[in-house]
Amino acid sequence: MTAVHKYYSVDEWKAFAQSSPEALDFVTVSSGTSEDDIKRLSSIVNEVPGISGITLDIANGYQDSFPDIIARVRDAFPKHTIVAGNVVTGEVVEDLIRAGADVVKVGLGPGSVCITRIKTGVGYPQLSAVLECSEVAHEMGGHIMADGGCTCPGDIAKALGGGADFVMLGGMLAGHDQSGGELRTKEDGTKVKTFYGMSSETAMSKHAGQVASYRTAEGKSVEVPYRGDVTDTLQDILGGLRSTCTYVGAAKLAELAPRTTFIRVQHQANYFYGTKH
Ligand SMILES: NC(=O)C1=CN([C@@H]2O[C@H](COP(=O)(O)OP(=O)(O)OC[C@H]3O[C@@H](n4cnc5c(N)ncnc54)[C@H](OP(=O)(O)O)[C@@H]3O)[C@@H](O)[C@H]2O)C=CC1
Ligand SMILES: Nc1nc2c(ncn2[C@@H]2O[C@H](COP(=O)(O)O)[C@@H](O)[C@H]2O)c(=O)[nH]1
Repeated sequence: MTAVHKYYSVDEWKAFAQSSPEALDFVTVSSGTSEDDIKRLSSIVNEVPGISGITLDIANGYQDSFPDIIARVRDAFPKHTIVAGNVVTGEVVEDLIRAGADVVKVGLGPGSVCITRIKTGVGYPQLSAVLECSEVAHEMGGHIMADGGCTCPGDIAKALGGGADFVMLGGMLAGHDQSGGELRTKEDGTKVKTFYGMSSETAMSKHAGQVASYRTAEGKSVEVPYRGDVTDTLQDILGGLRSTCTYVGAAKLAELAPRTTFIRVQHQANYFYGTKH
């Protein structure tokens, strides 16, 4: 599934639906929570009937008005799958599911281009958040999506092993042919693409004109090595997960969490040759 960012217009969505109708089953429309955001979301969902998923994506899912906004979107679109977040604690997972979310997105500050923890001091260890939030969501028949912080296939396995039903990836999918960002060849001949956080100065300049004078950027912009077609990366992830399942004796992904135990370690691998992969 791809959560398409919230800055596409209704016309761009219509053109996309016409050119790639087969993709609609695998995308969600993202939206913020302002009146303008909800108006735009409603127009897109009403005018592109093939869409079945909505992602209500805000930096701070603890905003008091968030449950009411989820309930409003649920009333308007009773059959659509609603993903909502981000939060990191069970109590609020419960509130968001009661309000109408099918999937609660979990993660504050773990992202590869996130600087929220540095700029605000706010955050929560991602695996602890996944363990706590998944337990609450599953007791209520809901689901969670672990969002941010995965750097390798093993991290995805750990998120699923911790109880996540979905894992959202940014950095691991950056730099490919299918990713955003212009391909550039540097003076030394290496090819790179730009990858930026949605709360970075780059994003705010592009989508909001500038960083509002009373705010600060909570994301950064980086150059990532060009990595070609995404198929090989996806295959690497799937191969890793398949092998995880065999190590823990899970016949399918749904069996991963009940068969996983975590042990606190000092190092997760041997980095003698300095490389992670
Ligand atoms: N998972 C994470 O840890 C984080 C993820 N992000 C990602 O970046 C995207 C863009 O982020 P960003 O523009 O910062 O946030 P939002 O998209 O949530 O911002 C929308 C509006 O909400 C208000 N707002 C922003 N941050 C907060 C906050 N912490 N508490 C209360 N209100 C807030 C601001 O309104 P006003 O201008 O009126 O103040 C802002 O204009 C997010 O949608 C998310 O995808 C961003 C930060 C953290
Ligand atoms: N604090 C910020 N978080 C951000 C920003 N842009 C995106 N994000 C979050 O990161 C994940 C992806 O994490 P990754 O480790 O897989 O790269 C994304 O889904 C958002 O929740 C940002 O500018 N600031």
